[in-house]
Amino acid sequence: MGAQIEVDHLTVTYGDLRAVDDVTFGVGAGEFFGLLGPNGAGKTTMLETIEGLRRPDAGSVRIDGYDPYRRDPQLCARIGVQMQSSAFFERLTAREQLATFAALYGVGRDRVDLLLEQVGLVDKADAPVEKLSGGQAQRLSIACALVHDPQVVFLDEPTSALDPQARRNLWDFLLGLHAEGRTVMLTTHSMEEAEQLCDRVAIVDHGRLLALDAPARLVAGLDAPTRIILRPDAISAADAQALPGVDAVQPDEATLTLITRQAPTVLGALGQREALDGLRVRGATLEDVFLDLTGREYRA
Ligand SMILES: Nc1ncnc2c1ncn2[C@@H]1O[C@H](COP(=O)(O)OP(=O)(O)OP(=O)(O)O)[C@@H](O)[C@H]1O
Repeated sequence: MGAQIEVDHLTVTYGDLRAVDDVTFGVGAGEFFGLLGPNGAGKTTMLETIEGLRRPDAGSVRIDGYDPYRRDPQLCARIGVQMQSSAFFERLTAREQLATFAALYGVGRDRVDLLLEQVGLVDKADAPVEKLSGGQAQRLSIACALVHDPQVVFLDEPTSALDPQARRNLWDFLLGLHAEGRTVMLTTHSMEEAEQLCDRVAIVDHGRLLALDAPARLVAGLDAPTRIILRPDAISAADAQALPGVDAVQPDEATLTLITRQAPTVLGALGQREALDGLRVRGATLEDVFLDLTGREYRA
């Protein structure tokens, strides 16, 4: 069976700018898929075109075989799109906002209360949307996207305005959507979010796809060295450099970092010197993959 979402040589331009530049990939039914990239990479443009809000300048998008730009009612019933919270109906309460969406989709009001509970907004149900915090508004917009129980859910930076606790709660909620068998596609700046949530991640910059794979495979493919971080006084830099397996030593005021591709050997040697106290070991992360691909500092 083919992919549920098929993006084929997609190009979207704003004048001379190719915001999406000849991008091809597929997303399987039930997959949790992330578009990861810095500001201006083209994630939102890509997502909006896949959702059917923008027309491709070249190439095509299909969801379940439908062209989303044509807004076929059959397809609209199957996809949920998180809108920007600035697009709420004015002066409605959170509950009224959700109930309005439910009415538009012909969905019963019982689902409104269920969703308010699921996104943790029961306490704010009677607050006007203008009085919601950024994070609360973000959660309400996600609830609106889910009101008709769509099989495919699109989210644009769903956790960008959330504090760490609300963010974790929302991650659990999104993982729950995935566990129910839904396809979820989101954009994010956050490496951590991509690693925690996504089955596969597309790393995007300058409108192009730089890499696409499971986060763990992207990291493994990097073949990056391990960093062993010691207290500055654990061992002298010269002794550290002489240990078997150490490729480089980076001293600074707070730490002494040993860079190695033979971590067990180095750890053994440090153990013999009783220099393990307070040690931390850091392998490669998605951030290292990103920096390796883009060759520049990440602009979160
Ligand atoms: N309506 C528009 N008209 C002209 N240029 C645009 C428009 N929208 C976006 N752009 C430009 O297209 C490029 C891609 O923008 P886009 O919003 O898709 O990136 P993004 O990865 O979602 O960024 P962010 O993480 O900041 O939201 C940027 O250079 C941006 O300035």
